[in-house]
Amino acid sequence: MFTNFNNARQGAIRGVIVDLDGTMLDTVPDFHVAINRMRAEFELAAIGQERIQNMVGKGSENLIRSVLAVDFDQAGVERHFVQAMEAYQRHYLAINGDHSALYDGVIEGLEAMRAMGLRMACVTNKPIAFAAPLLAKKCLAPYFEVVYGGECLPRKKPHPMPLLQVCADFALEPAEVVAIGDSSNDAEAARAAGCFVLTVPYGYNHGQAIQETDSDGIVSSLLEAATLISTHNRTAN
Ligand SMILES: O=C(O)COP(=O)(O)O
Ligand SMILES: [Mg+2]
Repeated sequence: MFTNFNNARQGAIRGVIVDLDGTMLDTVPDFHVAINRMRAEFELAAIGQERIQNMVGKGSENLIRSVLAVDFDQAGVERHFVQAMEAYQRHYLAINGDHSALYDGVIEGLEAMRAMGLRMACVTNKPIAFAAPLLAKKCLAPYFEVVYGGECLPRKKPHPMPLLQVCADFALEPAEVVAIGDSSNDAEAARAAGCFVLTVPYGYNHGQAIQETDSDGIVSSLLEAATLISTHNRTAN
C-alpha cells in the first residue's frame, strides 16, 4: 500500500503539511449544526450530515453555494448567497468546535512528528477565522509553526500555492515535504507542488472512496503516517 512512498529514493522528509477537516478533526457535526441554523433562518428544511459531508472540502463559499443549491437554481443561489454566508459564519463561530472531535491517533501522530524534528504546518481550506480558534480549542495549535486558511493566499487547495508557500516558509524542497489529507484536494495540491502525499480513509472525499485518489499511500491514522515517515527517513539517502 505504501510502495510509492517507501520506494522513493529521495532524501529524508523534513516537513509535514497536515489538513484539518476530515484529517485531524471530524467537524461535520459542527457544519451540520451551523448550516441547519442558517437554513432555519431562510425557512429551509434541515439537511442531513451525510449530505453535508460530501459538500465539505472546497472552502466556505463552495459549501454555502452547494447548500443553497439544494433549494434554489443558480440565480437564486447568487441572490441569497451574501445573506446566507453572513448567517452561516455567525452560527459557525458560535459553536465552532463544540460538536467536533479529534480522530484517533492525531495527538500521538503529531507528538511523534514533533519528536522527529519535522517542521509542521496546517493548510486548510477552512477560513482562518474558523481554523485558528478551532486549532486552539482542540489543543492542536502548538504543533504548527504555520497555519494557512482558505483565504490566506490568492489560491486554495487543490491549487499547489499554499503548499509551495509552506515549503518556501520552511526553506525546504517540495520533495522533502509530505502532505497528509483526507481528500482529492489535498492529493492534487501535493502532486502539483511536487510534495509527497499520504491520505487517510476516514474523512470526507466528496463522496468518493479514498482509493480512487492518487496518493503515495493510505494511512489509517496520523500516527501511522509518522511511523511511515520515520521508516522512510531511516532508509533515505
Ligand atoms: O472547510 C473546508 O472546506 C475543508 O477544510 P480542509 O481543507 O481542512 O479539509
Ligand atoms: Mg480535509
